[in-house]
Amino acid sequence: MKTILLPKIQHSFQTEIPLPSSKSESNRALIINALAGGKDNLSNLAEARDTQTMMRLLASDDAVADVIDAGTTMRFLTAYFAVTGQQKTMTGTPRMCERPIGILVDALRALGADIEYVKAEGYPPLALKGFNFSGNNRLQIRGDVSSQYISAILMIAPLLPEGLVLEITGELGSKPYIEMTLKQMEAFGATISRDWDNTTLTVPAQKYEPIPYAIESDWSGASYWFSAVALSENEDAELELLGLKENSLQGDSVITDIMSHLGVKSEYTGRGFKLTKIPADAALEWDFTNCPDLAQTVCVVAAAKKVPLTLTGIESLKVKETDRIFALQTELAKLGTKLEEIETNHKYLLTPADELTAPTSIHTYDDHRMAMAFAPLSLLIDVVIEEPDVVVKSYPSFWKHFEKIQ
Ligand SMILES: O=C(O)C1=C[C@@H](OP(=O)(O)O)[C@@H](O)[C@H](O)C1
Ligand SMILES: C=C(OP(=O)(O)O)C(=O)O
Repeated sequence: MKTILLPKIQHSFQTEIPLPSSKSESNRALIINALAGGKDNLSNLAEARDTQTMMRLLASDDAVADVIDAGTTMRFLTAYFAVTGQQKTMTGTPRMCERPIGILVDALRALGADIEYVKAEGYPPLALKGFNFSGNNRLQIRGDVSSQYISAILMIAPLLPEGLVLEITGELGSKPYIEMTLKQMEAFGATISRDWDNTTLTVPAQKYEPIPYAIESDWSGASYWFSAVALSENEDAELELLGLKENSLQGDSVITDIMSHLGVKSEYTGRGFKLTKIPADAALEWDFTNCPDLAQTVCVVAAAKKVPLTLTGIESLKVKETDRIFALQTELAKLGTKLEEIETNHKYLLTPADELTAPTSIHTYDDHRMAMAFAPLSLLIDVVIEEPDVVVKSYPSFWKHFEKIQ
């Protein structure tokens, strides 16, 4: 097993982090640009493996599309290949084949896609066999498992002969990712009407325009640098995160608000955000429904700073790269921290230990965010991270950037 030892960082840091681009924005831009018939119009595309995989599969004539472990790539490409009538087998890692996709398949079938499950009903691999428009221009879709199904359907909706009226039913999670999809569609010339009171989105049949489009830096990746400042024992620790926009398409920009309670002040500098230290609150309660990818970052900081944390809206964590709730419970226990479900309505309580015990080593469960969320613990104690290369999924240069604060 490969590991990386992060010895306790003794000194202060004042430096810049050239953040990578957002894989979420990149993967949407790639699909919409392909549907617009655009060529080399996109700039600052993510180095993330999820995005590199999307680019490779969009350019490939192979009958098998292996997305590895990229959720957006699986969901967005399934809709794209289905509606453009391409016959493909969609597959991925064993974990990808455990992540549900039935809601998206049902929606695509209702529009006219011929899709078969190769193994288990409701899960990849999928065999896409062609598309014959059903005449349907209204669909209902559940919003409580993954917003990626909704984004996938929305992006292909302008191509449907009669457009689409999409009604989202049940609880809606990760809503900012749906707004991101709609705003990127609009950037490429699409007109959409939103009726959020009735969770109904109307997309007329129309053509996207191929336009030059630049991707912004990744706020989810930025969160680990907020952690580093929060956990530094030096009051003058300072980081400038380059490339972040003040008005971002990414819901994870809410990390500025969350971390203002956990000891980090952030100010826009015109070229990114400068982070400095401030006192943390005594306790924190946060609903992660709109920002599930931040939960691991925030749990580790709360545990290390001994801030009791109440979490809601983390149910979707169970169907991501790993069962992130189990992974967090197991690894936080190594620090003496408890993470327990306290009510049947999915409320969790994180209770930090009085003294932070040094973990033997942090298991990362094939999950990039486990590695990156636990790395900043090395501001306080020695940490060993198992399989550190998992970070390539979203942030291949993470360890190179981490050296800047070591
Ligand atoms: O649309 C996107 O780019 C994403 C949506 C979220 O997934 P869910 O909608 O499944 O919560 C998020 O966790 C994922 O990292 C990226
Ligand atoms: C959940 C994630 O990605 P995906 O669902 O696209 O695999 C993530 O990057 O944290």
